[in-house]
Formats: sequence, C-alpha cells, structure tokens
Amino acid sequence: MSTIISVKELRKQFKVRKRYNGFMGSLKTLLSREYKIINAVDGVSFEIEKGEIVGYLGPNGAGKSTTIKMLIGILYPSGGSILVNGMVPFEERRELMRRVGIVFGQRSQLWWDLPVIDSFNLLGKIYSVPTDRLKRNIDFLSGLLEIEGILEIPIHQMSLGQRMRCEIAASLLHEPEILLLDEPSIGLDVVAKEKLRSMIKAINAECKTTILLTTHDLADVEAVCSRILIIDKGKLIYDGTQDEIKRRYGKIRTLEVELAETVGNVDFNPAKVVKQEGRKIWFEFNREELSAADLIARITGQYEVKDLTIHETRLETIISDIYKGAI
Ligand SMILES: Nc1ncnc2c1ncn2[C@@H]1O[C@H](COP(=O)(O)OP(=O)(O)OP(=O)(O)O)[C@@H](O)[C@H]1O
Repeated sequence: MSTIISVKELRKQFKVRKRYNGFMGSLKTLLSREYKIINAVDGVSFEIEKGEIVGYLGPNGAGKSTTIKMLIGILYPSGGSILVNGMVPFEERRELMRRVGIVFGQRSQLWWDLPVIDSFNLLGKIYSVPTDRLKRNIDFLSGLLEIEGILEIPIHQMSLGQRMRCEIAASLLHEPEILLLDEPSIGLDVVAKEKLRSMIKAINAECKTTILLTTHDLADVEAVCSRILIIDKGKLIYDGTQDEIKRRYGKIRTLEVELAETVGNVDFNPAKVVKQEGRKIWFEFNREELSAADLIARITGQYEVKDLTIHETRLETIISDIYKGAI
C-alpha cells in the first residue's frame, strides 16, 4: 500500500473578535479591538493509505471541516504540511480538484432544475472528461448507484436519498482517486442510509477509491470505515482500527438471557443484573473479568435457559464516552 494523504503537525488558527455577553457586551464587542486566537486544528498528523475508508470524527467544533478545507486547498494552514496525492493542496488546487471528488451532504453540486444527466454532461465538460469515457462512467456509476431510472429527472423532484446517490455519482465522473464525503447520510431515512452505506463500500471495492468520511452518524462509520480518526478541540485523540477501538474501550458486554420460568433475585457476581423483565434478565460484565462462556455455563448450570444473546458495546457508546472524556 502507498500513502495517498499525508498530514504532519497541521495547524489552523483563526483570529476572532472577543465577544462580550449582554446588551452592553454587544456594544463593547462592536467597538472593541480585542481579538482571541482559536486553535481550530492544533498539530494534527495522520497518513491515509490508498484504498482505505477512514472515518473522520469529532464533536461539533472539533476541527473536522477546517481539516477538510485545508486538504482541498480552500484554507491555508497556519503551520505543518499536507500532501494529497503528491500535491500541496493550496499550491496546486486546480490540479488537485481533478484527482479528488467531494460530496457535502448539506450542499449540492448539481443544477437544481436540470435533468441530472445534463448536470453530469456539464460536469464532464468542466473536468474535461473525454466524451466516450464520460458515457462509460455515467453508465457504470448509474448502475452502481441505482440511478439509471432517474437520470432524466431534475434534482428538485428527487427524494433526498436519490439526490445523494446522484451527488456521489457526479463526484466520481472524473475518476478521482480520493472521495471526501461530508455528512452524506444527513436527513436520510434508515433504508436510504443502509443503501448508501453499501454503495460507498461498493465504490471503494470496485473503483479502489480512497474514502474519507466525515459524519456524526456512527452507524455509518460502523458499517463502512475500517479505520477511525477522532479529533477533539483541534487535536487528534484517536487513530486506529474500528476493531481496536472496540477491543480497547468496549470491555463491557451485555448478556441477554431468557429463562424457562420467572425467577427471583439472581446473583452471578461479578456480572451485574441491569434489567429483569418477566423471564428475561440482562447481565452486564467486563470481558476482562469474566468470559461469556463462564457466565453462560454458570447460568445454565442453575437455570433452564430458552435463549441467549450477547451484545457488544456499541461504537456509538464508546465514541460518546470518548467525547465526554469518560474513557
Ligand atoms: N472561518 C472561521 N473563522 C473563525 N473561526 C472559525 C472559522 N471556521 C471555523 N472556526 C472555528 O474553528 C473551530 C473548528 O471548527 P470546524 O468547523 O472545523 O469544526 P467541525 O468539527 O467541522 O464542527 P461541526 O461538526 O459542527 O461541523 C470552531 O471553534 C469554529 O468556531
């Protein structure tokens, strides 16, 4: 594998006016010449290999968009270095845009009133994609993203899920090596989200596109990203695989047991009973203190068990604990 995105000690500072509260405070803000520095991105380093799907996560205001804007050369870094596909983004922005596809969930790159096929043809011209190649790419991406039947429809008549699939197709028409997806599933229903996730995986598998996904939807990350980067207050606080984060922080498991009959108090220390409803009991236990096999053996040794399910800690719980500083 070879590195396609390399970020070293990246920094971005914003100088903003100091704000004061209240009515008098607003006047003071207007008149004041006092400034403060915001370290939006504060010494971030990471490398992304060709073909990876990486989730870039962080709470609101963590520095995700600022990083992405520097990756595509819209913002000039205050310090550090970036190489994307061998290019320095703010120096070679035009060339870089031919190698990167971008989808912003909240913004459209397609012409609202035009049939989407016309937008595709216009984008093909903007990116100077040869006609036969453009046709081939439109055919291929329409099949992959299941939009063949809606190419003649203008964007404003589409559902959000259909629009998003068209946006992704549009971003790939010029065969970029890198795809940046910023909140692509925002506002989609459960079914449309599922569909989008499997399509993102298909793009990565079929086109070998490297994908950087920014999202607050951790189910998206759980479904598609093998690796996760977490940024908080401008600093990178986690860089590792999804399995690793679960192994490292997801020690608490839940065992859901359905017994043959209702029982009174049960005690399987160190497992804790967290819920008991009729014949069902939920135990929480630390996998480092107790194995699921031991716990199950002890329970089945005392009671007749009808059904058992083990629930691992959800990525959402782990990440929200990391944001809260609880782990
Ligand atoms: N143009 C700007 N001028 C001043 N401050 C800015 C500017 N852009 C971002 N910031 C500040 O930089 C910090 C990081 O913002 P950024 O938009 O990168 O966060 P984010 O992780 O993308 O958040 P969200 O998930 O809410 O989109 C925030 O404190 C934000 O207020």
